[in-house]
Amino acid sequence: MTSVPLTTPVIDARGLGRDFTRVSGPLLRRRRERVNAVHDVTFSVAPGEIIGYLGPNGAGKSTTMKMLTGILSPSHGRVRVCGLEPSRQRTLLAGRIGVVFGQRTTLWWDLPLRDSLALTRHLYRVPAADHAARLAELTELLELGPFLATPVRQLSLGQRMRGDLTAALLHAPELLVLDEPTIGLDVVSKSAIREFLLRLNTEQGTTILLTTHDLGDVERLCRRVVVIDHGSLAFDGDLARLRATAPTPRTLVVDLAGPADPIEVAGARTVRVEGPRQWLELSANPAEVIAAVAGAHSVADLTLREPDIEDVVARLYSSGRAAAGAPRREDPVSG
Ligand SMILES: Nc1ncnc2c1ncn2[C@@H]1O[C@H](COP(=O)(O)OP(=O)(O)OP(=O)(O)O)[C@@H](O)[C@H]1O
Repeated sequence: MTSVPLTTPVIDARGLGRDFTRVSGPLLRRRRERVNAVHDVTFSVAPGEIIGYLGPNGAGKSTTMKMLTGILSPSHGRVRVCGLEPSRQRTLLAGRIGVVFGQRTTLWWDLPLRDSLALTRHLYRVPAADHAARLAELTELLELGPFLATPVRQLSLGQRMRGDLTAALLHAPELLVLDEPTIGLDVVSKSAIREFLLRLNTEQGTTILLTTHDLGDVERLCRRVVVIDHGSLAFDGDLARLRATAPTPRTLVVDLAGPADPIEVAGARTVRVEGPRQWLELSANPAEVIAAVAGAHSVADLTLREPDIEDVVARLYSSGRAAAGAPRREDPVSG
């Protein structure tokens, strides 16, 4: 990851907010309710950073992304992306950023990937020579060669994601915005995408903002995370600091030969029992706990579960910071 120079931010959001009106109830007794999807969010992103924009379901991540990319205009506050006002200068902005939504594709379903990528050139008005050079580079980095001639609808999810990333990067954007880039991918594909994004960031200086529910993405890619919950900023700082603020234990799932009393071993606390299956929250080295459990019980199976980002955010809140109502900021907003 590159060091972060103090310079004009790529993203500068100040007091950003978005309200929606939700209509509910039966036809003749419709009620209108105001939903504060994003509330007073302030953060900035310097060139060359990789930022994880995290939060539980319904926290306001997509709404923020839509404001940053110009799909939605803010109800409150202001935002600048690459120095532009996204909702008013959307076309100009499209030439400066790349956007990938993991659950949707921008590729033409019936066309071979190669043709779909060729059409992208016209959308962004990239000169033919630049396009060819960039496509060759991305084809090599993302190993697209074997399926460039395959219609998009026949690609695996991992291949399609590599195609979508290429489409988003052919015009060499300064900022790449990713919404769940590894969702649904197998371990190998996830790893390939993460390594590619790291190279893109370190070698070309591309700034990356990503939302994800996958803690592996965050750990591999993001030094800094911004956490949003119930529409408000809850944390902005180092991932290591988030973990220290809200330490989240790993869980050992133990399948015993049959139902038993809750397991009692040093370094673990049994938090759930369902028939022969028990969940142990670990406070010590997993190897020691596993040895102790296996020594004292007849074990059919064991699984070690890493905390996911929802667990970490839930801890952040249960540690009382949310109750205090004060967003935690470590890094001053630059710019
Ligand atoms: N067009 C809309 N009309 C009304 N309410 C909306 C609209 N879009 C989003 N919301 C509400 O705003 C809140 C934030 O939604 P948003 O999609 O931004 O969350 P999210 O963090 O992206 O969630 P997820 O991780 O599930 O995608 C939710 O309560 C959602 O129901």
